[in-house]
Amino acid sequence: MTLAWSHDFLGFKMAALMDQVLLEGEFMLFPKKKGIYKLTLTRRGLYYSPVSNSNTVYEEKCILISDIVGCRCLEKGGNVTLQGAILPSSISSPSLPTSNSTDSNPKTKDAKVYLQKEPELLTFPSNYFLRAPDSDTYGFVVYAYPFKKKLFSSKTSRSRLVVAFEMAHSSVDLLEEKKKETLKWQKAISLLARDPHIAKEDTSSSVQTPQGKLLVLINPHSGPGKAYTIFKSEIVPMLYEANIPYTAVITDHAGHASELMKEICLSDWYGVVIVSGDGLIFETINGIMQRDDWASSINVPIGCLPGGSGNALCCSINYAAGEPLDPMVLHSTFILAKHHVVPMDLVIVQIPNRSIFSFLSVTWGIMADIDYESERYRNLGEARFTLGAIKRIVSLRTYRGRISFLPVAEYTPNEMMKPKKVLTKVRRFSLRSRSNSKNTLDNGDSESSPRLTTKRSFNTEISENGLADGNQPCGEVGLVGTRKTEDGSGDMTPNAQRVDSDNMIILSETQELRVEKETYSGKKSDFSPVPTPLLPPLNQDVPDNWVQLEGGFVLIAAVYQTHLGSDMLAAPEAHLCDGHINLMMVREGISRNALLNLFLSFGQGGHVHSPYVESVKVLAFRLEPETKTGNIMIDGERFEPCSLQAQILPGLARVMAIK
Ligand SMILES: Nc1ncnc2c1ncn2[C@@H]1O[C@H](COP(=O)(O)OP(=O)(O)OP(=O)(O)O)[C@@H](O)[C@H]1O
Repeated sequence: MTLAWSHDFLGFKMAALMDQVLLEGEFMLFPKKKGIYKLTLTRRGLYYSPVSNSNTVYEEKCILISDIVGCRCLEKGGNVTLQGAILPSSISSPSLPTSNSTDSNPKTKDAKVYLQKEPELLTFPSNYFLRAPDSDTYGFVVYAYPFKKKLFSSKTSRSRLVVAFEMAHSSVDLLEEKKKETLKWQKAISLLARDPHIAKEDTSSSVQTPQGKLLVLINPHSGPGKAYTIFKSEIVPMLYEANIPYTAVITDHAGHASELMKEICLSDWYGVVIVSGDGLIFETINGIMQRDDWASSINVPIGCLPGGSGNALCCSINYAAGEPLDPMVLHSTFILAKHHVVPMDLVIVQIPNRSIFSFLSVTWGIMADIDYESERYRNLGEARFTLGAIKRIVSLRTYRGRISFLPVAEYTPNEMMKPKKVLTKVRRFSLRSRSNSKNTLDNGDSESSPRLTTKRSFNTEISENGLADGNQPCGEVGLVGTRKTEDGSGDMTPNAQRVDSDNMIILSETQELRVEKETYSGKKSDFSPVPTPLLPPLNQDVPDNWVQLEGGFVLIAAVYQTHLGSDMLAAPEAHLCDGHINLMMVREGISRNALLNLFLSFGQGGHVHSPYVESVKVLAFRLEPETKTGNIMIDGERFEPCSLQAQILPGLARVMAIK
């Protein structure tokens, strides 16, 4: 009862806070200038209605703060000229200045030289952003994107709304006062648009958000090759509206983003925004992770705007924010304009002689083949996957191999998809805690103790070669099976996961894999590899408490984002930072018809209920393909079929998203 009351009370307080009047004033609508309007600004919205001398009651209009991307003072002038991108020499105009850098390191030189070039200039008509006829007109322009019902559809999507207000003559007469008053409104609306909970006194401060510039990287060849056109026509205007400064660079060649990430001073930038498909995001993350200072550099917020054919991360970010996927560019740019910096899981994938940092998926079997083989139809955009799927289903293959994994909760094999001829070896987990392990923090009798956990940071178990001694931690980290409550009396609900305020993923009361931010950060002058305590060396057996399945498969997919494409809701339960990998397996024996239906149900995530799909949440896995034909795709990048293993790195990266 008390709880309900306090909850209601909090809700009431929050509602009162949202309705608290922050500013009030009188303005005219620009450019109509008819009549005076009373304006009221609260954290919920900007309300305006005509001031009437008669008894006529006018409807009050409201622009919701949650729909506003920015607010600018009415500026004098005609057309608006904004910065486009720095073009690579291969497609640049002759006006690009050449470098006079004296840096002797060719790599550093390239990166610096590139950022010294002048961007292309873009011109927008004056009526697009609303401009004042003279410098004595004071007012502000609000740029918002409220939801509107789509024509001939039950769906809604955001659409642009520009409303400008000019200071009413009567309200403030002195020019300087008018200027000050206008600035006050412009600042307050801009700040509220970024954070509606900002303190009232801060709405008049000079705080600028986001602080610093964005580095925007555009791949001119991604998807149907329209990334730069999209940037110029749709993204640049909204960045201007939201007052977000940026420098945009068009990539010159494959690997260019990675080179830039390795060489530039990342602290010069507020964040890095990718206008491309997932390939350039992959390059960016892996470029950062090759730096000596990866531990601090990976904190740079990464934004993504769709320019490719799949745009899986963009889809996942939109989905997590509750924003529509269509039209993608509009909604993704809206998120970027209003973003918060949110932690995102990465997965380290070890293949022989190399570690790769993945943010999306590892696929093998038919999904990987469709992804790779449909590359040649990239001009079709997203439709390339449908065409590729039909082709692959017609000539269906089985892929033989072994998958081993460390599940989050107890694994129950899918009986229906276990054909008799397939050997399925299931290793059960041991609840035995390795009390002799040097990593065990608990002492005493672990077997009977309800505390079976080890709290330790990632960098405590690295062996000399940078890989963990897999036998040590796996007995304690990610224990599965019957788990005991604090008093040792009964089962705990599996997957009792939460993210605490320090961005530590806590798997459950008795099963903890803590990734403490300080473990990654700290000033490191020399390169130290990312610790992987859950993974044994690739050439050694997996620990006893992993599950192993072997035989024929049609697909194996490890997915850590919701989407693998706009019509592929691959892991509906996934979240940007939930600390686990969704492992999906379809074993051999599925008919073409059933497989086709499975692919058709991917769009809405219906495949997870299919009896042919085994879904397991895991912390780590190892894939050992026996079939050497086909492809392994990591975040859409192709690799030869080879043994690989992977482990989740909870919340290691930062993305610009909305929780
Ligand atoms: N200027 C360039 N010329 C040629 N290739 C480039 C250039 N810039 C980037 N690339 C490469 O293009 C590849 C494909 O890019 P990306 O994945 O972004 O687009 P996509 O494949 O169309 O999209 P998606 O991954 O969403 O299907 C990347 O691997 C990247 O390294």
